[in-house]
Amino acid sequence: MEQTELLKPETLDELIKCLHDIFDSDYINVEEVQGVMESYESKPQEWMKYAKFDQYRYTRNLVDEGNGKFNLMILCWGEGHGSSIHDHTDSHCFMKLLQGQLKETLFEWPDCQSHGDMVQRSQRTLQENQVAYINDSLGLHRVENVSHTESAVSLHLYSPPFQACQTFDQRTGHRNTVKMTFWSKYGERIPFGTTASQENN
Ligand SMILES: N[C@@H](CS(=O)O)C(=O)O
Ligand SMILES: [Fe+2]
Repeated sequence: MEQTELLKPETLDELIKCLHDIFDSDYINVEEVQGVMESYESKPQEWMKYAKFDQYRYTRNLVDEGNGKFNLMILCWGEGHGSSIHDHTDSHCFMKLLQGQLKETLFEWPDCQSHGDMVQRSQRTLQENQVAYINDSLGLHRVENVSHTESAVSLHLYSPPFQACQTFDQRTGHRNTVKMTFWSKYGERIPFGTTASQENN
């Protein structure tokens, strides 16, 4: 048994160290990653410096580049903020709630013949410390902070890292490729004008 399976990371730094160990190997055990991420109990003082909000939309804040194997980032969701329906560019996607709640809605991939509304498969509300997993073979999703009074913060791990994804129009299934950008890196705001696009998903 791998040593990492037995460890409960007590801090965000310990969690990052565990993740580096796990992703050193070329074979990724989804349950192991999910378990380690879930066993870390969110402590706001440890991730506060990454949690930078925007008034208008959710932000993506890079925490760690995982030796090129993964990107770990903190997403900040103001009241009512949500993502569009999107894919994950053939990567693993783990999403842990650090604060608040997020609603995740799963959709089926639209096929070439389909017209009209996209098919909704399921919906759930993710609670603090819970870890969700998705990849393209499981479908598409939209994530929303539906609260009018509470913000939400989530920790996302993508492996391998990716810089663009496809977004989908719920009414037609039509897709667009969008470039994904960071609002901050390592706790420092990205200066305006240095990113090619301010687009998110
Ligand atoms: N996958 C999205 C966040 S979420 O809605 O899962 C992103 O990386 O921006
Ligand atoms: Fe996503």
